Amino acid sequence: MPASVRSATPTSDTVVEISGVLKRYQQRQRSEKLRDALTNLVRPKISTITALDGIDLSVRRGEILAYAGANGAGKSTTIKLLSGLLAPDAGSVRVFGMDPVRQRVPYVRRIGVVFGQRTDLWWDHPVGATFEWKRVVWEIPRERFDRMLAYVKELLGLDAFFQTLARELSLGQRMRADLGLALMHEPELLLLDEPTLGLDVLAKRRMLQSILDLNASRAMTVIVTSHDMPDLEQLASRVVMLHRGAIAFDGAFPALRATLGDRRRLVLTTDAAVAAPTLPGADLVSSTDGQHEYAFDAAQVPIAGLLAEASSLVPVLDVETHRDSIDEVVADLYESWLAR
Ligand SMILES: Nc1ncnc2c1ncn2[C@@H]1O[C@H](COP(=O)(O)OP(=O)(O)OP(=O)(O)O)[C@@H](O)[C@H]1O
Repeated sequence: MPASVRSATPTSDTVVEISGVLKRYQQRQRSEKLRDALTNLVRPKISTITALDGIDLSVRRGEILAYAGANGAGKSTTIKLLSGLLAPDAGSVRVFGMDPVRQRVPYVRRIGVVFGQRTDLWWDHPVGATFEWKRVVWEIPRERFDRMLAYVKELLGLDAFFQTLARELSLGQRMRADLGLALMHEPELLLLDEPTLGLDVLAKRRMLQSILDLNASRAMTVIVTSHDMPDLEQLASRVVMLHRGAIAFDGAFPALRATLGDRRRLVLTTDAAVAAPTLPGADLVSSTDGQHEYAFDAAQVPIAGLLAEASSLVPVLDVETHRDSIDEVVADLYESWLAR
């Protein structure tokens, strides 16, 4: 188990309290062979998938929590439990002290949910029509609605496409409109499942900035899932990593980076004809046309020693070092967990 920092201890400031949560799904296995078609129908093979295997997690008011993990790790299942769309098979989920399934009606008034892969907008209607629908169905008082509409239009730049049909929006515009819609009833907790999926760099920056603004100006608690680790690192100081339905890491990003050591890259430039020197404690990653890249752990191998060694072996023309990107760190972590 990699080094981990435990989650916040429950206090009156705790918004989300998940304890011992187990969630299983039944999956129907179908043979693709034609001769098995009848057996598939009459006696389908069912296998049980454990999506969440005893999760304990608490989140404090005003915190932004990054929730990450490889495909199938259980992120969306957690968001669905927190949204009240699913009930756990064992353990308990409490948000604001409420049971999201049993107290669903009052509960959903206090949360906002955005699934990056789904939209709540009416597909064949202008964006504004879904906002108006929400005002009526959610019985949002007119004064509050107008105030929030002005706020979300400004925050997310919705004016430019508020009268456009939802189906004619770009992905980035659609995401902004969906987030705006989720904010109209002034939720205290925002659950975002892959909110930057498929967004270009500018749309992504705008989305991230809006989430940060919401958190800073309204002390909104945010739980956000993504595969985009640089996005998560920009948003959150705390990250929870799931692996096969269990929490494999819960702590700060610098601690996550440090779990596999202080991983760095060293790029030596030499004359093109010079072969890559062997440097003890550093692994040669690539070597082309006099550019030799090594991976090393700066916590184990002092960089000054590596440079001195390299210079004593070959004439070095230039040197560059950088930290592994958060994506590289996380890919290596996933590999180390899979190898356990
Ligand atoms: N409705 C469902 N029926 C059956 N199995 C499901 C269902 N939803 C999820 N699962 C299974 O539960 C496990 C966790 O899925 P989940 O969607 O929570 O993962 P995730 O971390 O969000 O993955 P991804 O990053 O790919 O979206 C997976 O093995 C998945 O196949």
